[in-house]
Amino acid sequence: MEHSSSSNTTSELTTADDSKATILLMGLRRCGKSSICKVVFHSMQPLDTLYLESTSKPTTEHFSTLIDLSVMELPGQLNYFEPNYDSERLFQNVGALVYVIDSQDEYLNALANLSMIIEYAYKVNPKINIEVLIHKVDGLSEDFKLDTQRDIMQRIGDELLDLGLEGVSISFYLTSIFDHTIYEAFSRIVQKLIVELPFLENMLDNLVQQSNIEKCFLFDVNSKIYVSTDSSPVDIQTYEVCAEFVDVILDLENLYKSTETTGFMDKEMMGVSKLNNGVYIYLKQMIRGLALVGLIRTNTTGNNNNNNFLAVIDYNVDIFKKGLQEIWAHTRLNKQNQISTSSTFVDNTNDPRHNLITSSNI
Ligand SMILES: Nc1nc2c(ncn2[C@@H]2O[C@H](COP(=O)(O)OP(=O)(O)OP(=O)(O)O)[C@@H](O)[C@H]2O)c(=O)[nH]1
Repeated sequence: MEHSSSSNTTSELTTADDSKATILLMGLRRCGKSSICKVVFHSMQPLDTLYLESTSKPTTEHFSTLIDLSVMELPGQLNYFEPNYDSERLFQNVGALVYVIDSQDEYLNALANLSMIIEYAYKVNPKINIEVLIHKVDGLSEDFKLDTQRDIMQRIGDELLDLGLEGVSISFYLTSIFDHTIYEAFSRIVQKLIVELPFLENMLDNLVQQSNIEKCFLFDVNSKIYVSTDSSPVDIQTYEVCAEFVDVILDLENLYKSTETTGFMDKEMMGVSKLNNGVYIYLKQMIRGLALVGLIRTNTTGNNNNNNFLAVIDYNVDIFKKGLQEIWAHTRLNKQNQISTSSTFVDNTNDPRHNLITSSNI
């Protein structure tokens, strides 16, 4: 994921780049917005966020992964409903509104603020995804976490009912920067903005079935956000193992990088390792800063068989990569032509998925 940051003035705030999917990050002061940005998108160590200064101006991070994305952080102390903010334009152009609630603090004010924002945002943009992060849950016991979530959901639900807003879809996530929950939440938020997600998921399902892969993720290697996974349920421990493997391979890559190369994009990154429980973990670099990571359970013994199953997986993963390249090419074309992406891939007679081979073929 390539990224850059900028600090917006009031006028820039209202002229956000329409060509990018925008995520608005909002919440009261000190709820943890900047920490989330720094940890997820700049790999800052969670403990270092203790010393972050309060943000006084809106700031935007630009990210390029399978889609171009902007994350705009709005400081808690600003009132966006003042006449000098064009809040209508602001909410009209965003894909997702992420509202952060500090669960370790008294949150009634935050809920009142959130209801006011939802009422306004939903009016100007009924398609907006409302995502609520019940944040800093590392300080709460397991029971108290669930009680807090229940209480917040109940209060927001009642508030929206009073406002006559019954159709709003809101998702809630329990998050902390001290574990993988914040990455998991952002993965799900970003995935909702990827129009091609059903195609990706379908391709991953095909790959998993044909190659005896137990679970696989398409990771953005820099942020550890997964932009897609196969349709089997995600278990957070599996995610953690795969995300950590990305770090291990990146570290090895940096360690042995030749001095002439300028970054990991220069040659294809890949790695396979056998875990203690006998499961293989496999990683291969894809396009645009993405890497495919999969867990493979195999009952084969002996080197020869191992080589066979890896050969099948390599072959199928290369075909998956070609499919990904096609999706990316179509996405760019569609952007240029302003055509709806949804109908583009349906009638693809040259679909590389048809060439996948099954493990039993070898
Ligand atoms: N325990 C815990 N503390 C967190 C977490 N996330 C952020 N914090 C702490 O919360 C404090 C405030 O974080 P910031 O990121 O500065 O909050 P902000 O919302 O950007 O604040 P403003 O810029 O004032 O709007 C910092 O001391 C962080 O270390 C978390 O998940 N758990």
